[in-house]
Formats: sequence, C-alpha cells, structure tokens
Amino acid sequence: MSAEFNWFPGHMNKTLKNIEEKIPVVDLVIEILDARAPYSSRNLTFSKILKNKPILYVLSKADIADPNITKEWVEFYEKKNNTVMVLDDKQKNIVKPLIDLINKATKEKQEKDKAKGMVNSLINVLVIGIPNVGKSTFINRLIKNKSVKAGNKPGLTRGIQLIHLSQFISLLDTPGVLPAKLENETVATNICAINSIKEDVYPKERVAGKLMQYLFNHYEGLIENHYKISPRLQRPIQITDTFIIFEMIAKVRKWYMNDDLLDYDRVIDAFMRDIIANEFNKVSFERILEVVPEEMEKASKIKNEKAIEDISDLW
Ligand SMILES: Nc1nc2c(ncn2[C@@H]2O[C@H](COP(=O)(O)OP(=O)(O)OP(=O)(O)O)[C@@H](O)[C@H]2O)c(=O)[nH]1
Repeated sequence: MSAEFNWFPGHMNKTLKNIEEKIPVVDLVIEILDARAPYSSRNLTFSKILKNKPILYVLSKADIADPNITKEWVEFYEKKNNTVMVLDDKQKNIVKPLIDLINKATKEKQEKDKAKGMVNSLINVLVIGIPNVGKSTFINRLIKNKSVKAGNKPGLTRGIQLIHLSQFISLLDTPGVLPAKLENETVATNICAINSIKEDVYPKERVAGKLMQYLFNHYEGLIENHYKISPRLQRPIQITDTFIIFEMIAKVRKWYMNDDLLDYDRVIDAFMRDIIANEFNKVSFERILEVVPEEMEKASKIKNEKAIEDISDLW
C-alpha cells in the first residue's frame, strides 16, 4: 500500500494556513493524540511549524486503549520532557488538572514575564489534532464546566473557537487536519484503525490484513473469541496468513457469494466496522519499538551488540 493515497481535502490546507497565522501569539500547543496510536496520530506538519513551542500531549480515548501500552507511551513522552495528560475517565472534571498542566508547561514563559514585571500574564494555547481524535469531545468537556466560557472573536475562521479556561488562559480550538504525507504504511494503517481517514479512500483489504495480523499477534485469544474460530496458526503470523482467518470467519458466518465461493469483501467490511466501532475493547495499535524510528534503531543496535558479544563468547 502506498502511504500516499489521496485523503487530504482542500479545506485542510486552509486550516493549516490559519494555524500558521496564529503561531506568533501561541505560548503552548496542546496536541490531542489517540491513546491507541499516539505516534501515528501526531501531525508531523504541525511539529515542523510549531517546533519552538512547548507542547502538552493529551492522550484521548485511553479508556478504550490497552492500559499497559498507554503507560509506556506516557513514560516515553515524559522522558522527552513533554507534559502529558491521559483521558481515561469520561466523567472526570479535567479543568483543574488541565490548568495545572498548562501552568507547568508554560512555567518558563511565566517566569520570564514575571522578571519583566508582568504579573499574571496571559497564556494562549493552541489546540490541534488530526480528525476524529476526540478534539470536540475534549473541548466540550471543558465548556460543560460552568467556569469555562466559549467565546467568539472577530476575525476567527469558522470552526475555530476561543475558550476561556480561566482569567489568564485562553484555548484556541482548530478543525482536524491530517498531514499531507504519511510517514509509512504502518502509520497509514493505524490512522485508518482510529478512523481518521474515510473508509472509501484507503485500500481496505490491505489495511484490514495488516490490522488483523497485528491484533492476532499481540492479543492472544482476542480474534478467536470474538469470531468464534480456532485457526491453527502459530504466532507471529504473516499478513498472507490473515487470508485463512478471514476465510474462517466467512465460513462460521456462512457468508457465501454462491454455493462455494466465500464472500471475502463482506468479512473485510465487517472486520473494519468492528475495529472502528471499538468492538475489541482495550486494544492499542502500536508500541514504541514498532513505530518510533530512533527507538527502533537504538534497540536494533543493542541487539547487534549483544549478538557480537554472544559470538565472542563462543570464541
Ligand atoms: N471512548 C472514548 N470515545 C471518545 C473519546 N473522545 C472522543 N470519543 C469519540 O470519538 C469520536 C470522535 O470524537 P470527536 O470529539 O468528534 O473528534 P474530533 O477530533 O473533534 O473529530 P473532527 O471533528 O473530525 O476533527 C466520537 O464518537 C466521540 O464520542 C474518549 O476519550 N473516549
């Protein structure tokens, strides 16, 4: 699958331009990431244009992600000195914890302002994220809290909202934008899994195969129990093996095109629908060592060094 299929609608360019115009007044960026794919749901185009701004990552949908993997991602981002907030409880009031984290992440600016004699300086926060990561839900949770006000500001584009989180903190919400180029096939697959790309623009069979391979290899029993099948496949499976699984599901469901031809497309559609509807609750689609290039490189170096050591042991 090429990671360059055409999913980038024109209006996203306009939003990107709008975001660029706001950069000079931005003190902090909040990037909403889907906890099930925190690496793939970043927008690298944003990272480039906002590279000098402090960043606070909000990991949304952690209530439906694999908690152990989310913990690893939080540690990973915190180790890089990023502030992280995890949304793992839909009911919790997040206003106070968010204000505390914003203050922590903008401490340097606040101290600089204080040194210049400015007390209680204003903090402008830009909220960004790719489509469907839960930006509106996050903003609405803040607005629902009585002390938070949503306001209009002349000159703001339609779809961009200004929210007064406190007397001193304003959040500028922006529409979801995807990067114009996706890093690789894994990233493309994972953003399909979190439903940030419309189903009709990606190669569904290939994406479904990759996701089936991933879930089968990482979550023993999950696919077997969900579809009531018992494939005799040894883990880890290859993408070509997923054909056997999809066929078994079609057989169990008695989905045939005619007497002996299985309805493969129907199974693929059903599987993708199950992923998007979150039928496999508490799964994540990526781990650090599977997607972050620097970490993968580090790990492979360690492995190679170990291999050299092992050989030298023999001699
Ligand atoms: N389980 C769970 N679902 C969530 C959470 N946040 C958002 N959702 C769901 O995810 C879907 C997308 O959420 P939105 O808030 O509309 O996402 P968005 O980023 O604003 O999407 P765009 O408008 O496309 O940019 C909705 O069905 C939400 O109900 C969360 O923390 N947990």
